[in-house]
Amino acid sequence: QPSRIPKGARLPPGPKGKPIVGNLPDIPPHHSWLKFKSWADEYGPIFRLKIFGRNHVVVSTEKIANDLLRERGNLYSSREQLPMAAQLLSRNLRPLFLPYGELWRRGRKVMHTLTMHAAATSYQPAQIWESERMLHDLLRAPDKYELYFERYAGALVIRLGYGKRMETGEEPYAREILKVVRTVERVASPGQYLVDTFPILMYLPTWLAPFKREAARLNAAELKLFRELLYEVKDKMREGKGPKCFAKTFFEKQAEFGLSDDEGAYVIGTLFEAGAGTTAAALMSFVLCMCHSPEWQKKLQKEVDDVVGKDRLPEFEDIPQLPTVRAVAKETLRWRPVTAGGVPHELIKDDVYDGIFFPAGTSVHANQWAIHRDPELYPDPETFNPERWLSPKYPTYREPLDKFPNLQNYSAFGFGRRICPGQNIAENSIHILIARMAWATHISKKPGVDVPLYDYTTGFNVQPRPFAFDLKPRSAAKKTMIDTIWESNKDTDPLA
Ligand code: HEM
Repeated sequence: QPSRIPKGARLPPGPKGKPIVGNLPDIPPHHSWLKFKSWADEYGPIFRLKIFGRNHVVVSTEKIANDLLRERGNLYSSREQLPMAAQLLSRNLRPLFLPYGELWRRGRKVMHTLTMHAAATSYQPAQIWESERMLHDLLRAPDKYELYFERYAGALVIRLGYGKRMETGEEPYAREILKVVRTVERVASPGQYLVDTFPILMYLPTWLAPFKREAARLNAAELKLFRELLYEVKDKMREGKGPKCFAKTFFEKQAEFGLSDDEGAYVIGTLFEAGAGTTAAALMSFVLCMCHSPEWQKKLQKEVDDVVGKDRLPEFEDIPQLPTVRAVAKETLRWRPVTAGGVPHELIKDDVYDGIFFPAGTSVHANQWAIHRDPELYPDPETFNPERWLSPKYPTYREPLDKFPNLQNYSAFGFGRRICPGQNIAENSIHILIARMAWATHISKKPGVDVPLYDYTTGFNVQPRPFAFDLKPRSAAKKTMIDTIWESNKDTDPLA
C-alpha cells in the first residue's frame, strides 16, 4: 500500500503491531473502546490499527466523524462484509450489514418511510400504552426492571412491526426472536469464526466446512421466523383485518419500494434486534445515573411536578416544556453510550483527509466512548452533568430550550447515511419513560450497597449488569392513579 499513498499525504499514527496478527493481541476482547480511548490520548484523534492485514481507523472527535462519515457519505457508508455474519448467516439481506448499494438504499427507504418524524409521532399512543404497563409492573416488582424495560422495547417494535400485542415476552415467537438476536450478536463478534479472519476458507466445500452448515441452519431458522411474522399480516390483510403496522405498509407499497418478500421480511424482522435491546439498555443506564446522581433526580422530579402537577401523568405534549428530562436523557447516552464503540463504516475508495491517507476497504470506527469524552466539547467529561445541555456556560448548549437538547443527529445514534433510522422512535420512548418515571417513582441506592460505576455487559450494545437499587412510588395516590389508568386501558388497542 505505501506505493498508493499520494504525494504529501501520510499514514495515520498508531500502535506498532506484530507480524501477521498486527495489533490484535493488544486489543482487549471486551470493552475495546476503553483501550481505543487511551490510544487516542496517546496517538491523537485519528489512529490506525492493523488486524490480519486489514486496516482499521479509529476516530475520536465528533467533528472528524462528521467530516468523514457524514460530509463524505458517498465514500464512508459501507460495511465490512464479514463472511460468516453478513454473507452466510444473513445471505446478504440484513440491512445492518448490507454494503452501500442498491439493496441497502431500497431497504433504507422503507425504514425511512416507517420511522421518520411524522410516522414516529403516530406511534406515540403505543408508547403511552406500553409505558403504562411498564410503570404498573415496575412499581410492583422493581427488581424485575430488566424484564420490564426489555418487554417495553421489544413489545413496542413487535406492535409497530406486525401489529401484534406481546404479553409476556415468553411467547414462542418472542423466544425465537430472542434466539435470533443472540445468534447475530455472537456470530458478528470479532474472532468467533476463522473464516472471518481467513476469507479464503469460504472456498471450502460445505462437507469440509462445519461453519457453512451451521450458518445454513441458522439462516433457515431466522428466515422462517421473519417470513411467518410477515405472512401472518398478509393473511389478515386478505381477510380485510390487517392491523396498522410496518408489514402492512410494506405490502401496500411493495411495488414502489421495489423489494422482494424476503428482502422486506429482513427489513422488518431485524428492527427488533436493532431497536429492542438498545432502548432497554438506555433505560437501565438511566436508572444507574439516578442512583449516582440524586441531585439530578431531584431536579427532574421538580421540573416534572412544576409542569405536569400531581393530577395527571406526563404526556408527549409536555416534552417541549421539560428540558431537564431531555438533558438527562442526552447526558445518560453521553456518559454511558449503548453502542459504545460505534458501528464501523467501511470506506469504498482511497481518500485523504487533513493530509492523512486511508486506503479503500478501511474500517472506520467512530468511537463513541472517546467522542463523548472529548474535553473541548465536554469539559470534565467523567462527570454526569446534564447542565452541559442546559446552561450557556457550556459549549454544547443550544437554544431554544423547548427544542434543545434533543437526541437528533447525536453521535450516540451514529453518523451520516447509516445513522440510526430508529432514532425518532427511540427518542420518544426515552423521553416519555424518563418523564413518567420521574413523575411516579423515586430511585435510590440501597443503604450500604454500592452501585458499580461501569460494570457493563460485553458485546456490541452494552448495558449495566444487574444491580440492586430501591424504587418506590413517590406517593400512594400516584400509584393508585397508575393502577386505575392501566386497568382501564389494558384491553384497548392503542393503534386501532
Ligand atoms: C437508544 C436506542 C438506540 C441506539 C443507541 C441506537 C444506535 C444505533 C447506532 C449507533 C447505529 C449505527 C449507526 C452507524 O452505522 O453510524 C444504529 C443503526 C441502526 N438502528 Fe439504531 N439505535 C437505537 C434504537 C433503534 C430503534 C428503536 C430502531 C428501530 C425501530 C433502530 C434501528 C436501527 C437500524 C435498522 C440500524 C441499521 C442502519 C443501517 O445500517 O443502515 N435503532 N443504531
